Amino acid sequence: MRQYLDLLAHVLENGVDRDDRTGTGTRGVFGYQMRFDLQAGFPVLTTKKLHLKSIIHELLWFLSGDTNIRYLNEHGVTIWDEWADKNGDLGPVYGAQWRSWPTPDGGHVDQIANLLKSLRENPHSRRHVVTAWNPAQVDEMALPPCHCLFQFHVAEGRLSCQLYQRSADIFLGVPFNIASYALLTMMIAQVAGLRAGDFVHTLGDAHLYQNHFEQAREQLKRTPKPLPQMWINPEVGDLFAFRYEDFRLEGYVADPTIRAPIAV
Ligand SMILES: Nc1nc(=O)c2c([nH]1)NC[C@@H]1CN(c3ccc(C(=O)N[C@@H](CCC(=O)O)C(=O)O)cc3)CN21
Ligand SMILES: O=c1ccn([C@H]2C[C@H](O)[C@@H](COP(=O)(O)O)O2)c(=O)[nH]1
Repeated sequence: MRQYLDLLAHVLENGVDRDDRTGTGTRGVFGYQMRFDLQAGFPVLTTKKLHLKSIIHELLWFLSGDTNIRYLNEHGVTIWDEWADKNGDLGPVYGAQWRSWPTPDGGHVDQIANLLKSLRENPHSRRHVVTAWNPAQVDEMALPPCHCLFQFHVAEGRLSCQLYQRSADIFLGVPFNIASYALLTMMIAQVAGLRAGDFVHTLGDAHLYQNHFEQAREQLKRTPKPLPQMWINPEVGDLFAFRYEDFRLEGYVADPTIRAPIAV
């Protein structure tokens, strides 16, 4: 994951210090791109152990269309707790926009089902886009979507995905976001009968929080190890039928976790 370490170093060296919504303070750049070849191993950090369980459950939760943290908490995942209301609701965040974007006539658009259909029927289309940024509902969301638009691309039987992330917490959020979209791309490739290609990650406001600098420098002292492989149960042919047990990260050897406070 040299790409990620290069991002850390680039922002520490060239970023501009600014205050931010959370009152923490950040150092950041605007506009940055990374590319991960999904055939070269699963892009998960090896210079700090990541909690894959949170990432897999969060992705299955998005895909199910759920926007209440109950499912996450029942599976030991607490990453969305700080943003939920007393009933566990987050408002119409990712799951709602992906699976049931409301239309003016009272109907709903299932963007993921439409995407699967368009990948099968017209793989070379340039319109394989899913967006969570619904301007009519942003104010009702606990947090406006950070990973807000993604597009798929098919060439020579390979499925690639590019994500536009408007705001990127480089130390805590970005490692999760990379692994999550890499996995989503592999899952969609499997059910669409394609091989996984590249994951292209485009960042808008890419920032390191001031209270993550020390942790970032600590991570930069570490040497990346070979990437693990993600095993996905080959029997699953329906994107909405995947369960946690259908994924196994094989050969994941990583340095110890580095604790860092989350900015709320
Ligand atoms: N400031 C901020 N950064 C984010 O990345 C972020 C938000 N807010 N708000 C919404 C979600 C929640 N996300 C989170 C929240 C917590 C962790 C976190 O604490 N990660 C720990 C491990 C926690 C665990 O898996 O239980 C880590 O060391 O990676 C990561 C992503 C990503 N998003
Ligand atoms: O998947 C995610 C979700 C959130 N983030 C980060 C990016 C920012 O640090 C905060 C959101 O604050 P805004 O003021 O709304 O930009 O959460 C992330 O990196 N990845």
